[in-house]
Amino acid sequence: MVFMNLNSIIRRVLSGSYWTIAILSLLSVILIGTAAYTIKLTEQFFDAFTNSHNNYKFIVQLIVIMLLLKLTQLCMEQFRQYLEQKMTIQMNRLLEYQLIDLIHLKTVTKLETPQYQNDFNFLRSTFFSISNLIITFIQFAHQIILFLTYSIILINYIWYLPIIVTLYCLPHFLNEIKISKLNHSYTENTSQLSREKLMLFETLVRPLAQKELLIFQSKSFFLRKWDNISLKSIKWEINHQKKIYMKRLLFAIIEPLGFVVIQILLVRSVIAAELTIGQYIAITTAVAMLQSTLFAIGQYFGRVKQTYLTSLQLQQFITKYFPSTFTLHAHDIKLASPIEEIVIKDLTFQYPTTDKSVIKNINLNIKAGNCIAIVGENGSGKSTLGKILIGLYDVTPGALYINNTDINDINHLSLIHQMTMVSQDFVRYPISLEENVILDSPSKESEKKLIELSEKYPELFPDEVSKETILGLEFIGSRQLSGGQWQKIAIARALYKDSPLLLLDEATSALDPETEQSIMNSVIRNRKWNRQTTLFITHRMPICQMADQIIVLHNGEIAEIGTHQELILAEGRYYRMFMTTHENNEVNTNGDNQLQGTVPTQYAAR
Ligand SMILES: Nc1ncnc2c1ncn2[C@@H]1O[C@H](COP(=O)(O)OP(=O)(O)OP(=O)(O)O)[C@@H](O)[C@H]1O
Repeated sequence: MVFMNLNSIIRRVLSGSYWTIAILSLLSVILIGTAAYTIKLTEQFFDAFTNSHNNYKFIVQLIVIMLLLKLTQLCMEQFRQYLEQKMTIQMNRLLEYQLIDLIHLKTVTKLETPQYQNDFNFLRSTFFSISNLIITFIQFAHQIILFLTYSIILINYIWYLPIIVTLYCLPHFLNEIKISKLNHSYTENTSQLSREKLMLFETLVRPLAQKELLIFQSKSFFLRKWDNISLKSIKWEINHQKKIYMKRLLFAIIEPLGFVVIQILLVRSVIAAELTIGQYIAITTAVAMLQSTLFAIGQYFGRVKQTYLTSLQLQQFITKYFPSTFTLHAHDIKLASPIEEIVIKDLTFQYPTTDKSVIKNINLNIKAGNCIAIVGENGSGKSTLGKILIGLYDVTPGALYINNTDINDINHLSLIHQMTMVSQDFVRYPISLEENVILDSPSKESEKKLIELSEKYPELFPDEVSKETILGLEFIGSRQLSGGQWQKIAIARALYKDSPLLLLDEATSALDPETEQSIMNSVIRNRKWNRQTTLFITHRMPICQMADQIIVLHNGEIAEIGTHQELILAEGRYYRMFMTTHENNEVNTNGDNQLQGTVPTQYAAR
């Protein structure tokens, strides 16, 4: 059980950086001391310079000290920047880790929505401000102590000077906080736009997309689209920058006015001989420093505010998408024994983004060891039903029972442990063949299991590729597999998990009919032998004959259910689907290659 909030993230990110923080704090204290001493030296230097009895030895001494002080300050400043950089790099790695850890799934219902992608993109772009926060805090503390130091120096000369400086810097300070809010909402509002722009950019430059761009000569089309989005995005950004610029400009005008008031006061005191030239220059320097310190405090405060907004957003994000990371489910029942029975009662399901149910009033009973085929036309709900059955989508309580327990009450990990799937969009990992199958670091045990698997299903593993070979096109030395070979690897991955329930969602669509028949045969036979349940979704009608039961879906509802024999005799949907393939086979055998059917009028060439 993970409990995530900003505090725990900061604590984890900070672990290991305590020494760096201590050194940074020490450097800050030394830098503040040298800054204060520089003011004092400035006064002495100019007073010695304007003194009628010029003491050149003293002046040279002061120049040397000031030079050494400046050099020390520069070195320490550089060292401080290096430490901050180092800390940021280390913290960003830990933040990346935390961000990945944050995605703590139970089901994927809410994740397969554009809103999630927008929200996640926004979170990701602001998440890394957390590493800045820690640096910001150190700098913030540094600036506050500097502010106090310069104020004390100025009070010693003229007590009310820090008050005047603070007063004319205050609007700028408050403005910076407003700007931080503006930055935050800008990132939120442009989340979708930035994703769209990135997606189009990727389409244009991704090596694997180039063949389609070439064949369809679609580069100029996508370029135009990217150009439009990019112009739109630039407009937003320029507008945003303009707003910030206007806000800063407005308050920047106040600053020179305030500075002039101080200069008038100081010059009057010099004329009245209340201040020496050295003191005048020292005060002017201290005022300028105090002013820049106040501006820096404003900016750092703005950043702290931005991180505070990030923390709120983080909390909302977790509550919205991963509520289980916060609360222990009330009925967290472990699914200890293998799946014996799945019962579906009046199941209806709707995606968060659709306005109609895509699965309607389904009732089913699946017993362990059975092999079920799900067929139906495109969009009839086959994949949705399959994913519901393996627990990937949220269902209402009372609709789906596994071993007599409502799926909502079952401990998520114990459930997933018993499920596997090969989906139409399985992932092609650019890692070794062996890792692609075992999805773990190889060990003696995994090697033994892999050998057993390859003996049981030799047709799944390409002969010419060693298990150490990196697959794909991404890296030098890697080896690309054919579509069918990749599909075999995905099937091997699912079989390696060897779980009680396996869903094959058009998992053999890229295999040649002979290999498909042979693989499906051995998978079903072996799993039946082990009393494991297999569901498969297919458009290839001949392999349906291997199933114990066939479910025909139409518009999200069960149109027919039965064995191959029963459904053929019923001469309904299944019969028609089966005969279409059958007849086509006959046509093909006869060498008759005529295009069948008519072109829909709306698409017909005029
Ligand atoms: N993640 C999703 N969000 C919203 N709607 C979806 C999502 N996935 C599928 N749908 C919609 O649900 C309906 C059923 O889709 P599903 O993928 O289950 O059909 P299918 O029978 O498997 O189709 P096919 O044979 O083409 O793979 C479709 O109308 C589809 O538009």
